[in-house]
Amino acid sequence: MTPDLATDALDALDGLVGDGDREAGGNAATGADPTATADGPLIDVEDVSLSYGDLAVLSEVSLAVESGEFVGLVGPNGAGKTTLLGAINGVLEPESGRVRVGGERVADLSSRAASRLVATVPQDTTVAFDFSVEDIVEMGRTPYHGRFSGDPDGAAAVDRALERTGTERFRDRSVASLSGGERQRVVLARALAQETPALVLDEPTASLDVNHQVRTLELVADLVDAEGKAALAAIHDLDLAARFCDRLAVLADGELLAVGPPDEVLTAETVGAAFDTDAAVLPNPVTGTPAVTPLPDPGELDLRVHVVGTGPAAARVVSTLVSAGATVTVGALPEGDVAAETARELAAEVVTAPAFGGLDGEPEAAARDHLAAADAVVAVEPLAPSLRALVRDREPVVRVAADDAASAAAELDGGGADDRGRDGDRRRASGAGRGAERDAATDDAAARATPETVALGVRRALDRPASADD
Ligand SMILES: Nc1ncnc2c1ncn2[C@@H]1O[C@H](COP(=O)(O)OP(=O)(O)OP(=O)(O)O)[C@@H](O)[C@H]1O
Repeated sequence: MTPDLATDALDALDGLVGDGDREAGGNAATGADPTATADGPLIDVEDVSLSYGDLAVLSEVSLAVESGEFVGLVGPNGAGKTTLLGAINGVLEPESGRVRVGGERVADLSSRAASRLVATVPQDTTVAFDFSVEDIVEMGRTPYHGRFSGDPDGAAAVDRALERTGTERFRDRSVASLSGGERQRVVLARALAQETPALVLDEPTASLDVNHQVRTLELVADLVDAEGKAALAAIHDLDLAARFCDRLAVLADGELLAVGPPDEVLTAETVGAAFDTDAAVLPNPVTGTPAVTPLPDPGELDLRVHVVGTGPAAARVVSTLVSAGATVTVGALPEGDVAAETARELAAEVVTAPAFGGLDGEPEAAARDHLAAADAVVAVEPLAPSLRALVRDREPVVRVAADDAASAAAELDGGGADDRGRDGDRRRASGAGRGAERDAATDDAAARATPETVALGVRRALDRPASADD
């Protein structure tokens, strides 16, 4: 590939890798040493504000990324993530504040010098020209092409980058023939070939399948660990960001709301404030890192509902009822049960009792108080004997089968588990005189029987005139 072609292609690729021409008009800092060790963080953003015309996008943002650190930049669409990354790689110049990489002020560097310090994986990986994969990855070496000298390390760097990203088998293919996900990995390879101490990535997993999402973030985390790079990546998937990043920075409306370790930053409160949604944040049972579940807008189920049961099915019922707008109490159930943790996360009141210890004393009394105060009770079957005894006198309004939710779970109560069934439901529904619409809805609830139908079941059961059960 000729240098001119490379330059054209780089322009096509957002001008994110510098070319020699810009250096010609450069300044004293042009000769920045990419391995320069500087006191302080490798990426250092200080009080940066940036606008597009009248639109203020970043407002006094300060963020530091150390060598050996992988920081995830999370936040809603339009928060200013891409803009902040652009200020770091020198594509955008801040109105005020400073960005230093490796101790060098990026705004003072030529494009070529900046490109030896920061490599970028852009959000848009479309390539205007039809180059081979190898050509694209070689473009990462452009900042090292001297006017009169070659790039002795180039071939090895390209090989290494292709190998690390699992793209060597595409080496001779035209980049235009690759899928979006394959192309994204090639663009990551180009950034790796650039061999910079800092790496900024704009949604590097956006078009990757789940396997490659994990592999890509693993690779970035490994590079950061093994080579002491500083990486900052805008990532939309909060769970993945929490899993692979050392710290997260939450950007909303151009301001950093929180910066810190994922389990400190990803709280329901911060997620709620940044994304304007209610969310449950619980530890992922496999990785232990925070898992964020945005909740639907609260409904208007203006009822107090007590849930008896344990495990993930009870957790889903609690979350469904809270989302439906109910005031939820839960218990008794063992401390550490996922339903107890979910309920606490959603601000529902929880009664806990020792596991395997039977139910008596204070927990039993507290659970009975909640049962008595509830407008409706949901029992998540199968219940342990002590819980079965607890609800015996209370006649649960809705029963949900945890083991076979798809076939028979939500039931409008009227006779308990033994006389559940479509016919019974239909008979009761018809008796309520609600007509065909109600019949269809009831059949639907019995057939789908997901936890989402529980709220519907509670509503209907309480709404049902007495004659409907007769
Ligand atoms: N070149 C531009 N000219 C004018 N406005 C722009 C320009 N680029 C971005 N914006 C606006 O600046 C704001 C921040 O955009 P930015 O792309 O930085 O957000 P983001 O957090 O990366 O969003 P997303 O998650 O959707 O990629 C948005 O309101 C966007 O419309």
